[in-house]
Amino acid sequence: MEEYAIELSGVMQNRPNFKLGPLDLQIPKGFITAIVGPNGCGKSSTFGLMLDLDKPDAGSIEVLGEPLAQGIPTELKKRIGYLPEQPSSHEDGMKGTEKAAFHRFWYDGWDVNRYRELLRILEVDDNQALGKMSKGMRRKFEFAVSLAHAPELLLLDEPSSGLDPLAWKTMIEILHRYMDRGDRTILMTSHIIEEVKRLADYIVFMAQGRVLGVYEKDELFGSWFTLFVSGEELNAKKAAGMPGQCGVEHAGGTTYRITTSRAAEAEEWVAEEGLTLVSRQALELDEIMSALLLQDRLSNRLI
Ligand SMILES: Nc1ncnc2c1ncn2[C@@H]1O[C@H](COP(=O)(O)OP(=O)(O)OP(=O)(O)O)[C@@H](O)[C@H]1O
Repeated sequence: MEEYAIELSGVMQNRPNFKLGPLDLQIPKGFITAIVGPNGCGKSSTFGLMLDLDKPDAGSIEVLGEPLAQGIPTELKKRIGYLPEQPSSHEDGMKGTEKAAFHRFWYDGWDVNRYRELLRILEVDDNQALGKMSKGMRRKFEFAVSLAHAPELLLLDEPSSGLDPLAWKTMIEILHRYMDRGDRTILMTSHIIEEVKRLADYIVFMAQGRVLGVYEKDELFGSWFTLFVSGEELNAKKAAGMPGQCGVEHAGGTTYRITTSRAAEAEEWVAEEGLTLVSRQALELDEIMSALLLQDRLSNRLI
């Protein structure tokens, strides 16, 4: 069994106002990976390339071990579920039952019991025109449809967009259960910190069409900290020497607030330098993203 569900090598796409890539990215099989990044950084465009909805200008893409160079084979499509960020408006006049019938015909793995169960749990009535459903109702319906053929790979673009908190919780439970078997993969995009924390095993940070880094979630949250450090000898210059340092602020008296991406080494450094660790605060995902963006801008300026 191949190790990665998706592999991008040197993938580039040039649009008049946007340059995507080069992207070198491997999405591990059997896990949930979340792509996070500011609006317009290229998350949905990357999904489009992975699904062959759009072609790259350079590079190669493999999905579930199959190259997409000659387009996406039908058999491969059947192994994938996709929830786009926006529903297709040309389906607005279609009833939910009609869309489900189409999927049942097309996807060999379509499981009508599973589909009905998903609708029941999500409290969706599929006997209405898709364009008449409320935004959240439509989202829940499309979500159920993307899952009902039990795909090996599920691509979810902003899955919780428009969902109320209760529906959001239900969606998280469904996705956790879907992953229970261990051989399925989810790649999702998200702006919701809590969603990424609850769901993702791996986090991909993207900015301006590039990947800033791929991190294992627990490792990420275990290594980014703000440390409050004090010492008679401590000054801004010395504080800047902390391993993984990415921000120093004077916090009054002899105390400095230092942010680090390598907390374990940083704490060793504090002890070796004879300083006192007053307190430590884990960084939130958005704070880590801001620090990575700042580092990226600084390193680009230096090139
Ligand atoms: N069909 C298209 N033709 C030309 N440019 C496009 C097209 N789709 C997207 N873009 C541009 O590509 C860039 C990346 O857009 P994309 O939708 O991939 O970002 P995103 O990270 O998914 O954003 P968001 O978080 O807002 O959903 C943007 O500058 C956007 O304007």
